[in-house]
Amino acid sequence: MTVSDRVRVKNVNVLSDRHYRLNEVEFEYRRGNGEWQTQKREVFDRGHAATLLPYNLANGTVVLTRQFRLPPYLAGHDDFMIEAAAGMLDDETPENRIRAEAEEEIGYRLHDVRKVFEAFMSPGSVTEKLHFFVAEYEAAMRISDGGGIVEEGEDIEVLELSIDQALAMISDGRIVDAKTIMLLQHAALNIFR
Ligand SMILES: Nc1nc2c(ncn2[C@@H]2O[C@H](COP(=O)(O)OP(=O)(O)O[C@H]3O[C@H](CO)[C@@H](O)[C@H](O)[C@@H]3O)[C@@H](O)[C@H]2O)c(=O)[nH]1
Ligand SMILES: [Mg+2]
Repeated sequence: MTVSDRVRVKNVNVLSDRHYRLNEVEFEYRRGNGEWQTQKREVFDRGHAATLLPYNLANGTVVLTRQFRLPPYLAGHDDFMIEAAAGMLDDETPENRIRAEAEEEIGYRLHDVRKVFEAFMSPGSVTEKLHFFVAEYEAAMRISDGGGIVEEGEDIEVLELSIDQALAMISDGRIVDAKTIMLLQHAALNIFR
């Protein structure tokens, strides 16, 4: 059996198609007991993305970003977001995209980048799959201040923190971004042991 034996998409209604796309999808789903049921879901399609945690084992440090994010602000988060560097794939491979984002957002030209896992970040409503990377960095790999692309409204601060500081910021609520928490916990379990 594949899941497609249990799902029949009947209709896709485009609710919004500006920068990204919001679809209302009507489908039939065959329940565990064999009965077919009609359902509707709104699905936000903004493509896929990649994210990266640069780490320096000798110094015990990682590099993160700090930037304004409108959705958390509207949801009551009265602070900038501290996040791992990340970007939408925009038809690039995940590895090429994350290398480019590392240069644009944090100013590092990295050598080896390692894929550690992939994850759907909000599977009830968003199609996006995120590709997670880690990479060793050192000061000599810094080629610019980073900061992102001004024309796109990006205004990104670069933070170099000790892994212990970063982990403490998850506990005290200063880091509330899922991809960043996942990468820091991965690093604590597998890199800084
Ligand atoms: N005009 C316009 N521009 C937008 C809109 N949404 C995003 N953009 C622009 O699109 C660019 C996207 O930047 P990226 O660096 O490629 O992506 P990201 O926003 O960092 O996304 C990453 O982080 C998000 C927050 O954690 C994640 O949701 C996402 O998966 C990804 O990892 C930004 O420059 C932003 O200005 C929009 O609705 N309208
Ligand atoms: Mg970004």
